[in-house]
Amino acid sequence: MANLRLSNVAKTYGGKVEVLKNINLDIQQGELIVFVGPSGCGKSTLLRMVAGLEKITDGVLEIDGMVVNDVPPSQRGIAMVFQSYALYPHMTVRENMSFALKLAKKSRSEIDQAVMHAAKILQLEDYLDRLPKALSGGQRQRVAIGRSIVRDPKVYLFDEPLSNLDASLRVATRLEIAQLKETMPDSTMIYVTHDQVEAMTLASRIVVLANKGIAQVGTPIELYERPENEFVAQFIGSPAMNLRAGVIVGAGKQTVVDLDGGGQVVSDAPSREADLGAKVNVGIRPEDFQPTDADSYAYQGRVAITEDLGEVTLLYFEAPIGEPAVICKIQGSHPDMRGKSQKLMADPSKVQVFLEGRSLHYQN
Ligand SMILES: Nc1ncnc2c1ncn2[C@@H]1O[C@H](COP(=O)(O)OP(=O)(O)OP(=O)(O)O)[C@@H](O)[C@H]1O
Repeated sequence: MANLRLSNVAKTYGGKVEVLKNINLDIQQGELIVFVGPSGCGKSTLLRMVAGLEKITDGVLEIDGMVVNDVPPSQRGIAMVFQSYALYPHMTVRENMSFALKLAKKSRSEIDQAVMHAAKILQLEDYLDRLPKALSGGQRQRVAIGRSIVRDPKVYLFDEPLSNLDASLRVATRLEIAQLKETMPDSTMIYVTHDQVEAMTLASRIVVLANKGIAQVGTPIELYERPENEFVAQFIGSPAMNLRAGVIVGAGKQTVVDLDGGGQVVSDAPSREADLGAKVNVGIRPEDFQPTDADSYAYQGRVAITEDLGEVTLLYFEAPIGEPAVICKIQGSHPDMRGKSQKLMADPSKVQVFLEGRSLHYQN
Protein backbone atom coordinates (compact mmCIF):
# COMPACT_ATOMS: atom_id res chain seq x y z
CA MET A 1 0.00 0.00 0.00
CA ALA A 2 1.45 3.29 -1.06
CA ASN A 3 1.91 7.02 -1.08
CA LEU A 4 2.22 8.76 -4.44
CA ARG A 5 3.78 12.08 -5.31
CA LEU A 6 3.50 13.85 -8.63
CA SER A 7 5.87 16.81 -8.99
CA ASN A 8 5.49 19.16 -11.96
CA VAL A 9 4.25 16.31 -14.11
CA ALA A 10 3.53 17.22 -17.73
CA LYS A 11 2.39 15.38 -20.84
CA THR A 12 2.88 16.45 -24.43
CA TYR A 13 1.86 14.10 -27.24
CA GLY A 14 4.06 13.93 -30.32
CA GLY A 15 6.21 16.83 -29.16
CA LYS A 16 3.48 19.43 -29.71
CA VAL A 17 0.07 18.57 -28.23
CA GLU A 18 0.40 19.73 -24.62
CA VAL A 19 -2.30 17.99 -22.58
CA LEU A 20 -1.11 18.45 -18.98
CA LYS A 21 1.46 20.64 -17.26
CA ASN A 22 2.60 21.47 -13.73
CA ILE A 23 0.64 18.70 -12.06
CA ASN A 24 1.57 18.63 -8.37
CA LEU A 25 -0.26 16.18 -6.19
CA ASP A 26 0.41 14.19 -3.03
CA ILE A 27 -1.70 11.10 -2.50
CA GLN A 28 -1.57 9.43 0.91
CA GLN A 29 -1.89 5.74 1.59
CA GLY A 30 -5.53 4.78 2.06
CA GLU A 31 -6.97 7.63 0.02
CA LEU A 32 -9.48 7.19 -2.76
CA ILE A 33 -8.69 10.04 -5.14
CA VAL A 34 -11.16 10.80 -7.92
CA PHE A 35 -10.12 12.67 -11.09
CA VAL A 36 -12.94 14.63 -12.70
CA GLY A 37 -13.00 17.27 -15.41
CA PRO A 38 -14.46 18.03 -18.81
CA SER A 39 -14.04 15.57 -21.65
CA GLY A 40 -10.51 15.65 -23.06
CA CYS A 41 -8.94 17.42 -20.05
CA GLY A 42 -6.45 14.60 -19.54
CA LYS A 43 -7.95 12.46 -16.76
CA SER A 44 -7.17 9.16 -18.47
CA THR A 45 -3.78 10.43 -19.60
CA LEU A 46 -2.82 11.22 -16.00
CA LEU A 47 -4.05 7.83 -14.80
CA ARG A 48 -2.17 6.06 -17.58
CA MET A 49 1.01 7.94 -16.69
CA VAL A 50 0.69 6.70 -13.11
CA ALA A 51 0.17 3.18 -14.46
CA GLY A 52 3.20 3.47 -16.73
CA LEU A 53 1.11 2.95 -19.87
CA GLU A 54 1.93 6.47 -21.03
CA LYS A 55 5.35 8.12 -20.83
CA ILE A 56 5.72 11.13 -18.53
CA THR A 57 7.04 13.97 -20.69
CA ASP A 58 8.29 16.07 -17.80
CA GLY A 59 8.30 16.01 -13.99
CA VAL A 60 8.60 13.21 -11.48
CA LEU A 61 6.31 10.44 -10.26
CA GLU A 62 7.26 8.80 -6.98
CA ILE A 63 5.67 5.77 -5.38
CA ASP A 64 6.69 5.34 -1.75
CA GLY A 65 9.55 7.75 -2.27
CA MET A 66 10.97 5.94 -5.28
CA VAL A 67 11.06 7.66 -8.67
CA VAL A 68 9.23 5.37 -11.07
CA ASN A 69 9.16 7.42 -14.28
CA ASP A 70 11.13 4.74 -16.09
CA VAL A 71 9.88 1.70 -14.20
CA PRO A 72 7.78 -0.57 -16.45
CA PRO A 73 4.06 -0.97 -15.57
CA SER A 74 4.46 -4.55 -14.40
CA GLN A 75 6.99 -3.50 -11.77
CA ARG A 76 5.13 -0.52 -10.32
CA GLY A 77 2.86 -2.58 -8.08
CA ILE A 78 -0.19 -1.08 -9.73
CA ALA A 79 -3.40 -2.72 -10.94
CA MET A 80 -5.74 -1.04 -13.37
CA VAL A 81 -9.45 -1.69 -13.92
CA PHE A 82 -10.79 -0.51 -17.26
CA GLN A 83 -14.24 0.54 -18.44
CA SER A 84 -14.23 -2.35 -20.92
CA TYR A 85 -13.46 -5.01 -18.22
CA ALA A 86 -10.82 -6.53 -20.56
CA LEU A 87 -11.58 -10.10 -19.43
CA TYR A 88 -10.32 -13.11 -21.39
CA PRO A 89 -13.54 -14.46 -22.95
CA HIS A 90 -12.38 -18.09 -23.21
CA MET A 91 -11.33 -18.30 -19.56
CA THR A 92 -13.59 -18.91 -16.58
CA VAL A 93 -13.86 -16.39 -13.78
CA ARG A 94 -11.38 -18.45 -11.75
CA GLU A 95 -8.92 -18.59 -14.67
CA ASN A 96 -9.27 -14.87 -15.37
CA MET A 97 -8.54 -14.09 -11.76
CA SER A 98 -5.63 -16.57 -11.57
CA PHE A 99 -3.93 -15.53 -14.77
CA ALA A 100 -1.54 -12.85 -13.50
CA LEU A 101 -0.50 -15.02 -10.57
CA LYS A 102 0.21 -17.97 -12.87
CA LEU A 103 2.39 -15.71 -15.00
CA ALA A 104 4.17 -14.66 -11.81
CA LYS A 105 4.77 -18.38 -11.15
CA LYS A 106 2.95 -18.42 -7.82
CA SER A 107 2.21 -21.80 -6.28
CA ARG A 108 -1.14 -23.50 -6.81
CA SER A 109 -2.14 -23.07 -3.18
CA GLU A 110 -1.16 -19.39 -3.13
CA ILE A 111 -3.23 -18.81 -6.25
CA ASP A 112 -6.26 -20.67 -4.87
CA GLN A 113 -6.08 -18.74 -1.63
CA ALA A 114 -5.81 -15.35 -3.35
CA VAL A 115 -8.67 -16.14 -5.75
CA MET A 116 -10.96 -17.37 -2.97
CA HIS A 117 -10.13 -14.32 -0.87
CA ALA A 118 -11.02 -11.93 -3.74
CA ALA A 119 -14.10 -13.96 -4.71
CA LYS A 120 -15.35 -13.72 -1.15
CA ILE A 121 -14.85 -9.95 -0.93
CA LEU A 122 -16.63 -9.50 -4.26
CA GLN A 123 -19.30 -12.19 -3.70
CA LEU A 124 -18.18 -14.10 -6.78
CA GLU A 125 -17.82 -17.52 -5.11
CA ASP A 126 -20.78 -18.98 -6.99
CA TYR A 127 -19.54 -17.80 -10.37
CA LEU A 128 -15.95 -19.05 -10.39
CA ASP A 129 -16.53 -21.69 -13.08
CA ARG A 130 -18.54 -19.49 -15.42
CA LEU A 131 -17.28 -17.83 -18.59
CA PRO A 132 -17.56 -14.01 -18.77
CA LYS A 133 -20.34 -14.24 -21.38
CA ALA A 134 -22.56 -15.90 -18.76
CA LEU A 135 -22.23 -12.94 -16.37
CA SER A 136 -24.01 -9.60 -16.13
CA GLY A 137 -22.07 -6.39 -16.78
CA GLY A 138 -21.82 -5.69 -13.06
CA GLN A 139 -20.53 -9.21 -12.35
CA ARG A 140 -17.96 -8.90 -15.15
CA GLN A 141 -16.70 -5.66 -13.67
CA ARG A 142 -16.42 -7.40 -10.29
CA VAL A 143 -14.27 -10.08 -11.91
CA ALA A 144 -12.09 -7.34 -13.39
CA ILE A 145 -11.71 -5.84 -9.92
CA GLY A 146 -11.07 -9.32 -8.49
CA ARG A 147 -8.28 -9.79 -10.99
CA SER A 148 -6.54 -6.77 -9.53
CA ILE A 149 -7.21 -7.69 -5.88
CA VAL A 150 -5.46 -11.07 -6.22
CA ARG A 151 -2.27 -9.26 -7.16
CA ASP A 152 -2.37 -7.31 -3.90
CA PRO A 153 -1.18 -4.13 -5.64
CA LYS A 154 0.15 -1.01 -3.95
CA VAL A 155 -2.22 1.17 -5.93
CA TYR A 156 -5.54 0.49 -7.66
CA LEU A 157 -6.39 2.56 -10.72
CA PHE A 158 -9.96 2.67 -12.02
CA ASP A 159 -10.68 4.21 -15.44
CA GLU A 160 -14.44 4.89 -15.57
CA PRO A 161 -15.18 1.34 -14.38
CA LEU A 162 -18.96 1.78 -14.25
CA SER A 163 -19.66 3.67 -17.44
CA ASN A 164 -20.70 0.56 -19.42
CA LEU A 165 -23.36 -0.36 -16.87
CA ASP A 166 -27.01 0.66 -16.97
CA ALA A 167 -28.30 3.10 -14.36
CA SER A 168 -29.43 0.65 -11.67
CA LEU A 169 -26.38 -1.60 -11.99
CA ARG A 170 -24.22 1.48 -11.79
CA VAL A 171 -25.70 2.39 -8.45
CA ALA A 172 -25.33 -1.16 -7.13
CA THR A 173 -21.74 -1.51 -8.34
CA ARG A 174 -20.85 1.95 -6.98
CA LEU A 175 -21.99 0.80 -3.55
CA GLU A 176 -19.93 -2.37 -3.96
CA ILE A 177 -16.83 -0.31 -4.73
CA ALA A 178 -17.52 1.82 -1.63
CA GLN A 179 -17.81 -1.38 0.44
CA LEU A 180 -14.68 -2.79 -1.18
CA LYS A 181 -12.76 0.31 -0.10
CA GLU A 182 -14.09 -0.17 3.45
CA THR A 183 -12.73 -3.71 3.49
CA MET A 184 -9.33 -2.47 2.29
CA PRO A 185 -8.87 0.79 4.22
CA ASP A 186 -5.10 0.89 3.63
CA SER A 187 -5.28 0.52 -0.12
CA THR A 188 -4.64 3.58 -2.26
CA MET A 189 -7.03 4.08 -5.15
CA ILE A 190 -7.28 6.55 -8.02
CA TYR A 191 -10.57 6.64 -9.87
CA VAL A 192 -11.51 8.49 -13.06
CA THR A 193 -15.15 9.27 -13.69
CA HIS A 194 -17.57 11.59 -15.49
CA ASP A 195 -20.19 10.89 -12.88
CA GLN A 196 -20.69 13.55 -10.20
CA VAL A 197 -22.41 11.18 -7.80
CA GLU A 198 -19.58 8.65 -8.03
CA ALA A 199 -17.06 11.43 -7.39
CA MET A 200 -18.98 12.91 -4.46
CA THR A 201 -19.78 9.58 -2.78
CA LEU A 202 -16.58 7.60 -3.32
CA ALA A 203 -13.79 10.17 -3.07
CA SER A 204 -11.77 11.00 -0.01
CA ARG A 205 -10.51 13.88 -2.18
CA ILE A 206 -11.50 15.02 -5.66
CA VAL A 207 -9.02 16.43 -8.16
CA VAL A 208 -10.70 18.72 -10.70
CA LEU A 209 -8.66 18.93 -13.89
CA ALA A 210 -9.13 21.78 -16.37
CA ASN A 211 -7.04 23.90 -18.73
CA LYS A 212 -4.12 21.44 -18.62
CA GLY A 213 -3.80 21.71 -14.85
CA ILE A 214 -5.47 21.17 -11.51
CA ALA A 215 -8.35 23.59 -10.89
CA GLN A 216 -8.78 22.46 -7.25
CA VAL A 217 -8.11 19.54 -4.96
CA GLY A 218 -10.31 18.97 -1.93
CA THR A 219 -12.80 16.80 -0.15
CA PRO A 220 -16.15 16.53 -1.94
CA ILE A 221 -17.76 18.88 0.60
CA GLU A 222 -14.93 21.42 0.32
CA LEU A 223 -15.43 21.57 -3.43
CA TYR A 224 -19.18 21.83 -3.03
CA GLU A 225 -19.20 24.45 -0.26
CA ARG A 226 -16.00 26.35 -0.99
CA PRO A 227 -15.14 26.17 -4.68
CA GLU A 228 -11.92 28.04 -5.27
CA ASN A 229 -12.85 29.38 -8.67
CA GLU A 230 -15.79 29.77 -11.04
CA PHE A 231 -14.83 26.69 -13.00
CA VAL A 232 -15.04 24.35 -10.00
CA ALA A 233 -18.16 26.16 -8.76
CA GLN A 234 -19.97 25.37 -11.99
CA PHE A 235 -18.44 21.94 -12.56
CA ILE A 236 -19.34 20.42 -9.17
CA GLY A 237 -23.07 20.19 -8.49
CA SER A 238 -26.06 19.52 -10.69
CA PRO A 239 -27.79 21.60 -11.95
CA ALA A 240 -24.77 23.87 -12.04
CA MET A 241 -24.36 26.83 -9.70
CA ASN A 242 -26.09 30.03 -10.93
CA LEU A 243 -23.61 32.81 -11.72
CA ARG A 244 -24.88 36.42 -11.79
CA ALA A 245 -22.79 39.50 -12.53
CA GLY A 246 -22.74 42.42 -10.09
CA VAL A 247 -20.73 45.11 -8.33
CA ILE A 248 -19.38 45.12 -4.76
CA VAL A 249 -21.13 47.89 -2.78
CA GLY A 250 -20.24 46.79 0.74
CA ALA A 251 -16.89 45.35 1.91
CA GLY A 252 -15.70 43.86 5.16
CA LYS A 253 -16.29 40.56 6.96
CA GLN A 254 -19.28 40.21 4.68
CA THR A 255 -19.56 41.39 1.09
CA VAL A 256 -22.62 43.13 -0.34
CA VAL A 257 -23.18 42.93 -4.09
CA ASP A 258 -25.67 44.83 -6.24
CA LEU A 259 -26.64 42.45 -9.00
CA ASP A 260 -27.08 43.51 -12.62
CA GLY A 261 -30.78 43.61 -13.40
CA GLY A 262 -31.77 44.48 -9.81
CA GLY A 263 -31.44 42.57 -6.58
CA GLN A 264 -28.80 42.57 -3.89
CA VAL A 265 -27.03 39.80 -1.99
CA VAL A 266 -24.95 39.55 1.13
CA SER A 267 -22.18 36.95 1.24
CA ASP A 268 -20.11 35.66 4.14
CA ALA A 269 -17.08 35.86 1.83
CA PRO A 270 -14.79 38.62 3.16
CA SER A 271 -13.64 41.54 1.01
CA ARG A 272 -11.41 44.60 1.36
CA GLU A 273 -12.17 48.32 1.01
CA ALA A 274 -10.14 48.21 -2.19
CA ASP A 275 -12.69 45.77 -3.64
CA LEU A 276 -15.52 48.35 -3.46
CA GLY A 277 -16.83 48.98 -6.96
CA ALA A 278 -15.21 45.82 -8.36
CA LYS A 279 -17.15 43.78 -10.89
CA VAL A 280 -17.73 40.26 -9.63
CA ASN A 281 -19.77 37.17 -10.32
CA VAL A 282 -22.01 35.91 -7.56
CA GLY A 283 -22.57 32.16 -7.33
CA ILE A 284 -25.67 30.63 -5.76
CA ARG A 285 -26.54 26.95 -6.08
CA PRO A 286 -30.08 26.14 -7.28
CA GLU A 287 -30.74 24.38 -3.97
CA ASP A 288 -29.64 27.47 -2.00
CA PHE A 289 -32.07 29.86 -3.67
CA GLN A 290 -35.22 30.28 -1.60
CA PRO A 291 -38.48 31.86 -2.83
CA THR A 292 -39.26 35.00 -0.83
CA ASP A 293 -41.90 37.74 -0.59
CA ALA A 294 -39.57 40.10 1.29
CA ASP A 295 -38.65 43.54 -0.08
CA SER A 296 -34.99 42.57 -0.34
CA TYR A 297 -34.21 39.87 -2.83
CA ALA A 298 -31.32 38.55 -4.90
CA TYR A 299 -33.23 37.81 -8.08
CA GLN A 300 -36.67 38.35 -9.49
CA GLY A 301 -38.07 36.71 -12.61
CA ARG A 302 -40.87 34.76 -14.23
CA VAL A 303 -40.80 30.96 -14.11
CA ALA A 304 -40.53 29.71 -17.71
CA ILE A 305 -40.33 25.94 -17.12
CA THR A 306 -40.90 23.69 -14.14
CA GLU A 307 -39.51 20.20 -13.76
CA ASP A 308 -41.52 18.54 -11.04
CA LEU A 309 -39.65 15.47 -9.79
CA GLY A 310 -42.02 14.90 -6.89
CA GLU A 311 -39.36 15.10 -4.21
CA VAL A 312 -38.05 18.43 -5.59
CA THR A 313 -39.13 20.88 -8.28
CA LEU A 314 -36.69 22.71 -10.55
CA LEU A 315 -37.76 26.20 -11.61
CA TYR A 316 -36.14 27.63 -14.76
CA PHE A 317 -36.63 31.38 -15.04
CA GLU A 318 -37.10 33.33 -18.26
CA ALA A 319 -33.79 34.56 -19.65
CA PRO A 320 -32.74 36.58 -22.69
CA ILE A 321 -31.60 34.38 -25.60
CA GLY A 322 -28.00 33.30 -25.13
CA GLU A 323 -28.00 33.88 -21.39
CA PRO A 324 -28.22 30.99 -18.94
CA ALA A 325 -31.54 30.71 -17.12
CA VAL A 326 -31.53 31.11 -13.35
CA ILE A 327 -32.41 27.75 -11.83
CA CYS A 328 -33.94 27.24 -8.40
CA LYS A 329 -34.51 23.88 -6.74
CA ILE A 330 -37.30 23.80 -4.16
CA GLN A 331 -38.45 20.95 -1.97
CA GLY A 332 -41.64 19.09 -2.85
CA SER A 333 -43.97 19.06 -5.82
CA HIS A 334 -45.00 22.48 -7.21
CA PRO A 335 -46.91 21.97 -10.46
CA ASP A 336 -48.47 25.44 -10.21
CA MET A 337 -45.32 27.60 -10.40
CA ARG A 338 -45.09 27.95 -14.20
CA GLY A 339 -45.68 31.52 -15.41
CA LYS A 340 -45.47 32.90 -11.89
CA SER A 341 -43.35 35.95 -11.05
CA GLN A 342 -41.12 35.05 -8.13
CA LYS A 343 -38.42 36.65 -5.99
CA LEU A 344 -35.48 34.58 -4.71
CA MET A 345 -33.01 35.10 -1.91
CA ALA A 346 -30.13 33.14 -0.39
CA ASP A 347 -28.50 32.78 3.01
CA PRO A 348 -25.17 34.75 3.17
CA SER A 349 -23.30 31.56 4.09
CA LYS A 350 -24.39 30.02 0.77
CA VAL A 351 -23.41 32.93 -1.48
CA GLN A 352 -20.04 32.74 -3.29
CA VAL A 353 -18.38 35.83 -4.76
CA PHE A 354 -15.82 35.50 -7.56
CA LEU A 355 -13.45 38.35 -8.32
CA GLU A 356 -11.60 37.78 -11.59
CA GLY A 357 -12.80 34.18 -11.46
CA ARG A 358 -11.41 33.40 -7.96
CA SER A 359 -13.50 33.07 -4.83
CA LEU A 360 -13.14 35.89 -2.29
CA HIS A 361 -12.95 33.16 0.37
CA TYR A 362 -9.50 32.32 -0.96
CA GLN A 363 -8.34 35.89 -1.59
CA ASN A 364 -8.87 37.57 1.77
N1 LIG B 1 -2.07 9.19 -28.33
C1 LIG B 1 -2.48 10.47 -28.38
N2 LIG B 1 -1.96 11.35 -29.25
C2 LIG B 1 -2.35 12.64 -29.30
N3 LIG B 1 -3.28 13.17 -28.46
C3 LIG B 1 -3.83 12.34 -27.56
C4 LIG B 1 -3.47 10.96 -27.45
N4 LIG B 1 -4.19 10.41 -26.45
C5 LIG B 1 -4.98 11.40 -25.96
N5 LIG B 1 -4.76 12.55 -26.63
C6 LIG B 1 -5.39 13.86 -26.37
O1 LIG B 1 -5.13 14.21 -25.03
C7 LIG B 1 -6.25 14.87 -24.47
C8 LIG B 1 -6.62 14.21 -23.16
O2 LIG B 1 -7.15 12.92 -23.41
P1 LIG B 1 -7.71 12.00 -22.25
O3 LIG B 1 -8.24 10.76 -22.86
O4 LIG B 1 -6.68 11.88 -21.20
O5 LIG B 1 -8.88 12.91 -21.70
P2 LIG B 1 -10.03 12.55 -20.67
O6 LIG B 1 -10.12 13.69 -19.74
O7 LIG B 1 -9.80 11.20 -20.09
O8 LIG B 1 -11.27 12.55 -21.65
P3 LIG B 1 -12.67 11.77 -21.55
O9 LIG B 1 -13.34 12.30 -20.34
O10 LIG B 1 -13.35 12.20 -22.82
O11 LIG B 1 -12.36 10.30 -21.50
C9 LIG B 1 -7.35 14.85 -25.51
O12 LIG B 1 -7.40 16.09 -26.15
C10 LIG B 1 -6.90 13.77 -26.47
O13 LIG B 1 -7.33 14.05 -27.77
